[in-house]
Amino acid sequence: MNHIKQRYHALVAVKCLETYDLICSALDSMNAMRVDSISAIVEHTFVFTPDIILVDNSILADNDYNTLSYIKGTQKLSRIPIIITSSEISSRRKLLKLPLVGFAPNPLCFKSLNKMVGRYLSSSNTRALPTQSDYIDTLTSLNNKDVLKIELGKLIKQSETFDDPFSLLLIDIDDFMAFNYTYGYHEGDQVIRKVARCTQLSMIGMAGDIYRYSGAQLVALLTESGIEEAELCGDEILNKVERLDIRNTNSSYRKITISVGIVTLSCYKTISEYTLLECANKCLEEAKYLGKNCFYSRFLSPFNKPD
Ligand SMILES: Nc1nc2c(ncn2[C@@H]2O[C@H](COP(=O)(O)OP(=O)(O)OP(=O)(O)O)[C@@H](O)[C@H]2O)c(=O)[nH]1
Repeated sequence: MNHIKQRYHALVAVKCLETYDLICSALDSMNAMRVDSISAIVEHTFVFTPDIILVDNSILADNDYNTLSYIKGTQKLSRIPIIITSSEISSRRKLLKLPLVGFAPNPLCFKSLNKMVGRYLSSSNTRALPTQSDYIDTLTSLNNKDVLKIELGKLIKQSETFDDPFSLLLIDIDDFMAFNYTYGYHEGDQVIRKVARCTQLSMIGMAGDIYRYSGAQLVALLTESGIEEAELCGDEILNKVERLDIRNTNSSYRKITISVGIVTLSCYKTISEYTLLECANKCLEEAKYLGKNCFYSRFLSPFNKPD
């Protein structure tokens, strides 16, 4: 098992506890997590990658088939088997065309399900040792959070040794949950890509890099940058995203906007990556509190420490 492997090995979407128990016994020693809707599967797979997803047919509504196709179309999840507890194959032809989607026989029995889970897991060629691609976010092609942590560690060390200032910008798309619900996850993915592109364009000519930090959040690290340069860059990204003019009826600006938390570090001894990210997160919360579509910045030095 590789190092990006996370807590749960299986995601089980069910309403009824009995079905959940049956599925869990068929999973042998796998550590399962229970959810009660298809959208909850999407939410959880943003955070961790299970080895298998089992869905009880009784929770599926018609439009859930599109969501399952979305899950299968995501590069990160395309090799994860999905087993649906139903034999009504005729109405599910669309899904059968997707790789690694199977239907457990009806009525559900422990033995057949156990066999099926084993077969699907072995054919899914479950993930091997981490490769270069494990450090690249497939949606945006940016480096991921693991690389950010490594680079941040290096920058903190350099700043301790050489007193070089650097800045971290935590960028978050505003009202994105509602955007996903209104316009769909596919559209949401496009928005994340476009915001990543705006951030890249705003950093042209500046030393540093951009990372996908989590779902709707990016981090820009600006090396050799004081607070003024960081604020100018933050302002530039805000303007570029606003000028994309992507409709979001859920936002008070009626369009997609971002909020940015900025932290600049100078001559600061012994600060952890975690404390720095926490501080950026507090600045981001301030920006949200101030009405979103703006930045909030903080300068950290030996005389101005985080709370
Ligand atoms: N389309 C898409 N959505 C994602 C992805 N990763 C996370 N999300 C969604 O991003 C949303 C983030 O919402 P939040 O940051 O919690 O809240 P918000 O609605 O943006 O509200 P504010 O942050 O207060 O503006 C959640 O609904 C996640 O499901 C992704 O890769 N693609």
